[in-house]
Amino acid sequence: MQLNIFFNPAELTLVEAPARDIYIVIDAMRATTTLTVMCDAGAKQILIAQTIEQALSAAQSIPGRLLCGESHTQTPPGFDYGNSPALFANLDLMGRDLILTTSNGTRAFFACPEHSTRLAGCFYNAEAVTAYALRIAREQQRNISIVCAAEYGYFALEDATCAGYLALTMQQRSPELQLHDNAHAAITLYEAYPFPKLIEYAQSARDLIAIGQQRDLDFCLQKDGSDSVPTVIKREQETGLLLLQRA
Ligand SMILES: O=C(O)[C@H](CS(=O)(=O)O)OP(=O)(O)O
Repeated sequence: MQLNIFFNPAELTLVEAPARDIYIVIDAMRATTTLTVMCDAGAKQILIAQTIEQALSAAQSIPGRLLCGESHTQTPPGFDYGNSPALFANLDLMGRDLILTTSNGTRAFFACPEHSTRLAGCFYNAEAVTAYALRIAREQQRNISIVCAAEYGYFALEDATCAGYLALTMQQRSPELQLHDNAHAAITLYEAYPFPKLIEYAQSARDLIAIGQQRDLDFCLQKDGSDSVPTVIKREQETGLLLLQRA
């Protein structure tokens, strides 16, 4: 059983990304934390879109779904909610269907092989997502890949350190797990940038502070607060969106 880390979704195009791998997608600030909280808040179905246009068009095709997301951190016109995990944590989404589109995180799911197992990971569900990924990997003799969403194509320190935290957690649970060089590097980064030092160096953290979303930053840096593992179930035929449910 092997663990490999892609620090950027673009790296997936440089190799023949194995369709059988279990992919944990990380966008710690904020998309995969938001997805985790949406599951906690009782959302029935969460659909993710690659672009705002795709999300708007899907919302028109199938009315009744809440439109959520951001463009450069701001809630786009016509959307019901932004991409704030701290806000969603205080909403009752019981039985609701939601559409989420964000600048980096939701796109990263589409970069993974079409029929692969895709899970949302973050600091907030680290224990749960790693336990789940290891269980499937063991039962089905598969490898695990972590995909960092990165930031507009550039390396993102918070995703890489979160990948290191997940890698360390998995290594401690399963000493037989074989770590690629990239996983060792991610663990080293995690250890080199503990909180609150990470906040000083991660551009996304500084951006959240600049837009007055310190509460989202605090939320995204909480470890192991959720048992939810948002999992891609299928691609919706009619809209092309990816449907996620709590595993
Ligand atoms: O909403 C976010 O925090 C970011 C937007 S940006 O990259 O900071 O402009 O989107 P995400 O897809 O969650 O990285």
